[in-house]
This record gives sequence, structure tokens and C-alpha cells, in this order.
Amino acid sequence: MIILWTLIAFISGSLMFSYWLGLLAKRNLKEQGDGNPGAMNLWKAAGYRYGLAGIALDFLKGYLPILIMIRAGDISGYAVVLPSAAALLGHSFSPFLGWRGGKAIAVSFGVWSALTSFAASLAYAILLVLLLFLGRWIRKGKPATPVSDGMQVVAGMVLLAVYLQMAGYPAQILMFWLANVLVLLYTHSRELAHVRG
Ligand SMILES: O=P(O)(O)OC[C@H](O)CO
Repeated sequence: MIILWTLIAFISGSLMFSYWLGLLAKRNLKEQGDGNPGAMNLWKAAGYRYGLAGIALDFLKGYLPILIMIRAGDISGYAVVLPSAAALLGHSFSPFLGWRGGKAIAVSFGVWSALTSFAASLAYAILLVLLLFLGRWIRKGKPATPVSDGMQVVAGMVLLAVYLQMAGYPAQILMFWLANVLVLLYTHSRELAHVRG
């Protein structure tokens, strides 16, 4: 069952809804903005209606398979880690985009929402807002950059461990957290590479 659910979650994650919505709006996201096939780039390229649809669909493709898997009772304990990580990997290494993909932010929210009944997603969202204000304060009002955005996303996920520990989540959740940190580090490696230079 674990292999089946891992496959289902990977295929679900690999559905590039924001990219396809972009094509529907006659915009190739790979040639627009930062080139990311995600909802924010879609929003900027095609407007808020498309952007909101992209956010919802990219969220649901992580949320639904993991929720159904848990509800079905087929998978529990450490076995949840593999399908959960597979949903993220599907988005970032999509066979529909030549094994390339997006940053895996929206799909991460979806998976965390299914695993923790939205609690960790809310905590991550709060952390991102706090880091947004902290970043503005540090930059003294200067606009955000892809580098500062990337740092915010990764730092927020790293700090989520504090919440997960305090809330007493089991080891398998912390294991998925580690997988999520690694995926976000990889998908933001271009931005983070500029932090030192
Ligand atoms: O992580 P993605 O690929 O879903 O897209 C990133 C979002 O658009 C937020 O920047």
C-alpha cells in the first residue's frame, strides 16, 4: 500500500495546475517573471483570478491524496513520510515538465494541512508573515528580492520545527518536516546561492 500511495501522491503533486492555467491564459510561465510554474507567477502573469485558482489547485493536489490516504486508514506511523514527501517531489520534479518543476510552497501547505488538520499550515503562515515584517525592518523599507523571498520561505520552514516540537508532534511528522526543509532548500538553491555572494 505504501508504494501505491507514494505513487498516487507523486502523480497528484506532479499535476502542474498553475502552469496549465497559464497556458489557458496564453501565458507560458516558464518565460514569464521568475519562470516558476507556480501560482504567484501565474497571478502576476495572468491576474488574480487565475492566481487564486492556481493557489487552490496546487494546494489541493497535496492536501487531497494525503487526506484520503489517512482517512482510508491504509497508512499510518512512519509510512506517511514517503507519500507526503512524494507529493512535494512530484511538483518539483514533474514528468509533465520534463522532470523539472516549481518551488513546492503551495503543495507543502496542502500536505501539512492534511497531516495536521491545518495546524502546522497556520503556524507556517504566521511564521512567514512574521519573517516578512522582520525582513522589511532589516531592509529598512527596501523592496523584497527573490533572495529575501527564498530566505523567508526556507527560514519559516526551519522555524516550524519549534512549533512542531512544542505541539508534541510524533517523530514521523518531524521526519517529513526534514524532507520538506530539504526540498525547499533545493527548490530555492538559486536564490540562496546569492546569500553569500
Ligand atoms: O511553490 P510553487 O511552485 O507552488 O510556487 C510558488 C508560489 O507561487 C509562491 O511564490
